[in-house]
Amino acid sequence: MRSFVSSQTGISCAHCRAAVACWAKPVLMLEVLCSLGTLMEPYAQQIGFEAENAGCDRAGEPVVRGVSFSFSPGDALQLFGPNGSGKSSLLSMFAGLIPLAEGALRWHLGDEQSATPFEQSVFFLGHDASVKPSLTARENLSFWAACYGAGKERIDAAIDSVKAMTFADLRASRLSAGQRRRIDLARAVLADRPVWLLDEPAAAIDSDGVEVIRNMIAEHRARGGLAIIATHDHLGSGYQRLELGR
Ligand SMILES: Nc1ncnc2c1ncn2[C@@H]1O[C@H](COP(=O)(O)OP(=O)(O)OP(=O)(O)O)[C@@H](O)[C@H]1O
Repeated sequence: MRSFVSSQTGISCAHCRAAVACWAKPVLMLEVLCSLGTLMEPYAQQIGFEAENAGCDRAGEPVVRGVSFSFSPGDALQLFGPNGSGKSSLLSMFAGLIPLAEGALRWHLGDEQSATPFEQSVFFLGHDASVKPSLTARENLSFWAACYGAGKERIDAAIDSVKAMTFADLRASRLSAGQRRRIDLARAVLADRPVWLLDEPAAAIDSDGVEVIRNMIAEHRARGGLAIIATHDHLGSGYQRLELGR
């Protein structure tokens, strides 16, 4: 139930971490923009998210306690911990799917006049694939595009971003677990939301797919997005870390 936050440079206090983020973020953003060779549209919202001694329970039992951090646009956190340590529970709590048991969570979703509702600001990728087997990958994304209010012209870009063109017109029932996961990930591009909560995005994904995920997240951060990711894969530098124990 113990947890602590540290940056990859080993700095562990919330104030020091903020100082690291101050110099690390512009460098990261510049690298990403240069590597893409293009300027991306930043998110309209300036996102902030703070946790203060936050904790959650499952079935009345405490699972996670004492989580504290303060995130600003472009920040990303990787959640680590053994099976059952509470990574999915914590993500679900951040997404508002299970209640906060103690402490506080504070979201800043834009200026008072222009703040976007929470449910339209957050993209949550759960453990299980969210593709309907009887539809093709493209039809699945067409469904999600309608849910997110995304134009149909964005579907091809989303498919392309996860390198799924070769199987986009196959029924999902014929896809491998990793191919289905790529279609799940394409939803993040369609949703175009500034907060990503990703539970094991690289599950069943090959090394090429992990590289795709790294790039997607780097691009998201460069646009000012915020990401919290439960994964055992190395996603690159510039991530803060939260270690959960049993
Ligand atoms: N729906 C549920 N009802 C009751 N208890 C649950 C439920 N889901 C998870 N738990 C319990 O909460 C604890 C944390 O589970 P959680 O799934 O958050 O861990 P995790 O770190 O994501 O695990 P994994 O690495 O296996 O995905 C476990 O002890 C588990 O038994």
